[in-house]
Amino acid sequence: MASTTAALTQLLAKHRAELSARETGSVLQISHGVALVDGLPGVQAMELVEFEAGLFGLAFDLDPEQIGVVLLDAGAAIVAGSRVRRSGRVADVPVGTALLGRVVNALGQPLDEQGPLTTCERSPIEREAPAILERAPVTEPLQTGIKVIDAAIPIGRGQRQLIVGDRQTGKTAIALATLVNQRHSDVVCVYCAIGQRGDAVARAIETLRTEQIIRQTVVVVAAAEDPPGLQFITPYAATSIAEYFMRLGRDVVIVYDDLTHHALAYRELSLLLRRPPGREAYPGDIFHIHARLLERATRLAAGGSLTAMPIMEIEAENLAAYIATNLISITDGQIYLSPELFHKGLLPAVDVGKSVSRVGGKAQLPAYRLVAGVLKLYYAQFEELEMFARFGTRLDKSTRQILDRGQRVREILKQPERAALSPFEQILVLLAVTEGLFDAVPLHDVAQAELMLRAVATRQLAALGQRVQRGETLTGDDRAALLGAAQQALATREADGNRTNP
Ligand SMILES: Nc1ncnc2c1ncn2[C@@H]1O[C@H](COP(=O)(O)OP(=O)(O)OP(=O)(O)O)[C@@H](O)[C@H]1O
Repeated sequence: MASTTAALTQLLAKHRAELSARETGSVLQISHGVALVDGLPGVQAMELVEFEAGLFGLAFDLDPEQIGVVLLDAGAAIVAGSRVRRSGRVADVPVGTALLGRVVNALGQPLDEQGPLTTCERSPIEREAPAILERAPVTEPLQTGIKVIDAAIPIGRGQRQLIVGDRQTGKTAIALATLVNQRHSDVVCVYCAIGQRGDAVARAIETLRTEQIIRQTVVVVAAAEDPPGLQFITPYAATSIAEYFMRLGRDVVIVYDDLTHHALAYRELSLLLRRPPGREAYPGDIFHIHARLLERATRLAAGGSLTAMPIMEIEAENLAAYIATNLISITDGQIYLSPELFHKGLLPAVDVGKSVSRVGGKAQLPAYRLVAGVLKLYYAQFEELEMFARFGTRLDKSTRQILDRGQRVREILKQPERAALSPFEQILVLLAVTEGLFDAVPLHDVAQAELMLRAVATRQLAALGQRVQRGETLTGDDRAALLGAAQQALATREADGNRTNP
């Protein structure tokens, strides 16, 4: 007892009471999502400020007379004259492995039913992008499991690949398929939903759960009904969460679904803050806000990478729209989804001609060399000829053959949602179709024949499959083995078909 008292006395003797001064101000004016405040002369840019009811905002515009604060909570309780005080800290977000499997908002508040977060590390939501010397070239592939993307528009780890298309063309489906395909790797996934409808976000989370990828995924959400300030900071916060894993040396992929809503939220804030509007009423720094976000994606020389897949919705296939052209110029390539292909049922509706990957080719597994170049060339040739053939021109034999084979290539490139193929399976079927092994298969039978081919050849050539996966280059003999197995499998199928339908 005596020793406890002595210890407490000692502790009290050391204690020095200190007064800490906190600047407080008051709200001059409040409108949807934005408040004008005075009396916070020392406030920093992007500092969190706290209103009376425990609501938070971000100091955004630092004018000498007044501070423009964007609200991060619905501000019904804030009125003109409400007190506001500085928090002394720049907006930050909890980071750490405890976030895996969780659904949070940009402030790190859990939105799922799994209780509070058990992480104490925090990271500012806005961070400098890695310096040039910290970066390494993109050399490793990020497999999506989607034939047309992995073969013709490959994505590398650390790349920024835009997914762009009209509404309802399957943009989210491609992004989610890419995340789901990381299930058997140790890639960390971050799905960042910005301004989406609640049911669309719930569906995406459900997919991540049922496909069992959620335990290596962090979901960061700002719903359509959230204040524009919260929507604006969400992708930055999600990137900080992703960067934490990258700095640990992990490969990370982040999906921003979508940056159209992000740009709209920023335009709304800027107009409310009376910043001068520019083209399409967007403020002048709209390019910069996306560039500084996407610059944070990279591959680090010390190990670890962050691959960014921003999604952008356009209207009436207008790829030359303002935000779309900005994003196209910032990213390392784009996957363009065409509504016309979508309505024809050619899913995924990737328009190979308008899609490009500027760095992915160097990261693609070497075995794809057997098919990638031929596929693109063949497809371009076929599409051009198909257009002419529509005019009813009489066709010679070789043109007819290109058209027939092209139709089969297109049929092979169809792929149901989340029916991922391994690189070996992709190379096998693409090689078989471009080499004409499917020419004799009726169009309506192509999908069935493909399934059979994959099942048989994967079993027969298991060792070759492992070599593809290890990143080995395939030789002429390997190519012959692939074609031989494919030919045999398709011939057996045809013979079986003839026996059942004499
Ligand atoms: N490869 C596919 N096979 C079959 N259905 C698909 C495929 N890809 C997408 N779909 C379907 O197309 C519909 C639209 O897809 P999705 O929601 O991904 O499009 P989106 O462009 O992200 O839409 P939004 O504009 O609403 O964000 C969904 O019902 C989805 O299931």
